[in-house]
Amino acid sequence: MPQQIWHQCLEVLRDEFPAQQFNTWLRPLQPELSEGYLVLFAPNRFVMDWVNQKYLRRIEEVIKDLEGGHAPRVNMKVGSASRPAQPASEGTRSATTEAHRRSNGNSASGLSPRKRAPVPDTDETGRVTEEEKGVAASVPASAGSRRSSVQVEGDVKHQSFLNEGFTFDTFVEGKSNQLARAASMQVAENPGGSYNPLFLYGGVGLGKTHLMHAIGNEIVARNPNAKVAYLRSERFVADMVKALQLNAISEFKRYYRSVDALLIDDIQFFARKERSQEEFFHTFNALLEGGQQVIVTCDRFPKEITDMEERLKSRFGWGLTVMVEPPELETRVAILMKKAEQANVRLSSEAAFFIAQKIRSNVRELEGALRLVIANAHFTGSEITPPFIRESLKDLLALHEKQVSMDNIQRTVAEYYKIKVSDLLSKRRTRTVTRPRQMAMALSKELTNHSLPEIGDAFGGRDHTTVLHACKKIVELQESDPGIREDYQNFMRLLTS
Ligand SMILES: Nc1ncnc2c1ncn2[C@@H]1O[C@H](COP(=O)(O)OP(=O)(O)OP(=O)(O)O)[C@@H](O)[C@H]1O
Repeated sequence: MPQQIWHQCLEVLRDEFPAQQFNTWLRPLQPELSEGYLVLFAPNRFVMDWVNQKYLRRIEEVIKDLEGGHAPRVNMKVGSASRPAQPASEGTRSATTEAHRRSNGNSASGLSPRKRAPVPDTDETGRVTEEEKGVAASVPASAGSRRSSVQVEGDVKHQSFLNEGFTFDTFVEGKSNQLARAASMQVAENPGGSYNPLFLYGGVGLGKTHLMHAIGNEIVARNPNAKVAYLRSERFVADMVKALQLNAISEFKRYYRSVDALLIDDIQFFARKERSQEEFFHTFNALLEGGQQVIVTCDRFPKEITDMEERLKSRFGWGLTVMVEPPELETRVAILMKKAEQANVRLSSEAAFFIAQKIRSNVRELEGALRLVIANAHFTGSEITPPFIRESLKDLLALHEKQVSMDNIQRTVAEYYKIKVSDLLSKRRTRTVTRPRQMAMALSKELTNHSLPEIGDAFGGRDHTTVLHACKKIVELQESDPGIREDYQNFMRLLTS
């Protein structure tokens, strides 16, 4: 069975590559056995070429190790496996897959010609859950924005907002977001044609929304007639519930299927909202079939979203899935310099470095800290120096010091050992990752009030016995290894002073 072989192979590869590489390039591949070959379907040509160049040899080796003399040769194609468990020929691929395939990588730059997809039949009276009704009641009729295009159809208002300040120019590139930025740029240059859908995921305040708006703004800059709809997923839910209540679901469908690009932020809020998921699924298919672009952000990898339909999660993997990671120190400094420049404030690199060292959680918090420092400097007419910053951020830093979070511990440990936070959470068992992971777990036990199972959960869903083992190991190592003892003391100082 291709799934079985591929699943085993993935388990091996997961330990060998950093989580971001694994999730971006290997996890979206779909296996199929065809004429003695294990065909791996990549969602687009870019992924196929990359996997061919970088991973195919290793994939073949692993398959050989697993299957011995019976190992099939591996071949790569663009598309998706026709039916997960059965080998199938080209001809059995679904119409949707064919359309998707045609829309991938084939269109010329610019917007694809509008091919309005037929509105699939959905259950117009489908049940709306209590949660969905709750969202409809709580989402205000209009959110703040700089530019809006409000369409009134029947009695339902559809709003799309783009923040004009969120552009590629104002987005600072660093190692942590390089791939996400490059993919976003390509989508903006060739909407509906390069990666569709584009799925951006990562922790809070790391720039996913910024990138999404940057794509929307760029599409509109290149084609002022382009219809770009940006909305948070709650707005989609609220609009849908309202449309159902007003008997205007056909207008709702027509509106969302008429856009050139649909940008949905924080898709994780669709969890448990079954009717919305269904509606979105159909909208999603119609847009992909029409060659229109879909961009989605989420706080986690698609397969890890709970309470979401499998078929929807699997659709997310059709295009390109890219992670945005927490920025490393240099990028945090560059972001601060850029934000200061935008605010017309002179910030020395020494001052930027000082703030970046203190605030490591996410870019939103970094921005907040800078705003506070700038406001204080304006108010008092002072120069922005490290002592002035320390004084301005006194309360914020005190709060940080009191609340050592696991997030903070993971970032600090990853930065110290020059690995990625995602490595700490991954299943990789190489020494370079295992020891830092044990250190981070032991520090979490020492410095937070979280229980062993909670700590295990926060480290990629590990068992509490693994955490206990890590704590014992670090105590032992502090006795026997002066290097580890020094590391531990450094962490205690970094995290608590
Ligand atoms: N690389 C970057 N360069 C410049 N600004 C950035 C960068 N990354 C994030 N920001 C800024 O940080 C703030 C938070 O970013 P954003 O809202 O895009 O985060 P997010 O990942 O969507 O978070 P959430 O999941 O909470 O919605 C924004 O003001 C954004 O401009």
